[in-house]
Amino acid sequence: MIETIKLTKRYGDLVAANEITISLKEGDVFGFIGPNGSGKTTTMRMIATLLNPDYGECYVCGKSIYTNPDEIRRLVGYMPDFFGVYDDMTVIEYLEFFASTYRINGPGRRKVCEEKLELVDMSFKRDAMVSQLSRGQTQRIGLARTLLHDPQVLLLDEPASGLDPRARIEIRKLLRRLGEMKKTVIVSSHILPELADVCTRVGIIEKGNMLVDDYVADVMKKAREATLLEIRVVGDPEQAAKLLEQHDLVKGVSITDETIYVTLNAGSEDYSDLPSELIQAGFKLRQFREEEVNLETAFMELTKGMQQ
Ligand SMILES: Nc1ncnc2c1ncn2[C@@H]1O[C@H](COP(=O)(O)OP(=O)(O)OP(=O)(O)O)[C@@H](O)[C@H]1O
Repeated sequence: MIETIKLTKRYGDLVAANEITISLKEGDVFGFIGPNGSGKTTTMRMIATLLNPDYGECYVCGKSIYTNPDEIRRLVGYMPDFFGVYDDMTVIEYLEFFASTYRINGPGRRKVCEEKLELVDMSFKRDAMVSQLSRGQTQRIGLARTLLHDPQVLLLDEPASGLDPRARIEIRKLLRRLGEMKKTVIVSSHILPELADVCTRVGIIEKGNMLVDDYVADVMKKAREATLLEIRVVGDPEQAAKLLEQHDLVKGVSITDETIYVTLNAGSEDYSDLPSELIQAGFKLRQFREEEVNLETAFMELTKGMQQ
């Protein structure tokens, strides 16, 4: 669906995007993560055919940005990080206006607009003035506008920026829904955990360079050197620790505040024998869980020493 090959953009001496290669298929929701000025907008604008690269190629649904820009614009919905506000319009008028720019006309136009309003949960504001919407509601209307021509590919530039936690959750729900609808989505953010649970893939960009591009699960996996288990037993933790220490899967054991921390050898993902062996030895388990690696920890781990 989206295939960029060494996409590069320079501004004088500054390389805003350096040989960016991304390959996304139907239903992929790609979290494009990077700090301010790292090249996210530049890359998305090149994919949307709004900015010419200096080097590289990009295909959207098999069409090249060089030879088929008009077709790509029909296939892509691009939501910029800032869009103009049209103060003297109601929500439905605003959407109808943009629908007409996509040549969606006739009686079907109102229906399309109503459908998109419903998709972003904004039907209740259809007759409100655009100027009277909250920031979160404005973002949602912006997304409805981006979806009007039913694009297969969505490029969403920081849709959650400036939103309160509740509105961020709403945006996340919407992203998940778009993935379920088999759209291909690139969504940018400078906050990594914000996108962790909705993305299938994550790309980390810094100073124009892609540092990481992988499936979320694999990013997590790579980030952890070894699985860490937290175990609490009824009875003497020292005894349980001794037993665990002897197990083939176990690399190290320590005890803090009655909790036994067990580090497993690399690659020991199936540790289902451990709880049963403890139980067989007469211990009752109060807790047995794998420590969660969150995406923020993963990010710090993966980008350690990689910055330019
Ligand atoms: N038209 C331009 N002329 C010169 N430099 C530019 C231009 N547009 C972008 N840049 C520079 O290119 C770099 C990448 O910018 P870009 O907007 O792609 O970053 P970003 O990751 O989207 O940042 P943000 O999170 O702040 O939106 C920045 O250093 C920026 O200053």
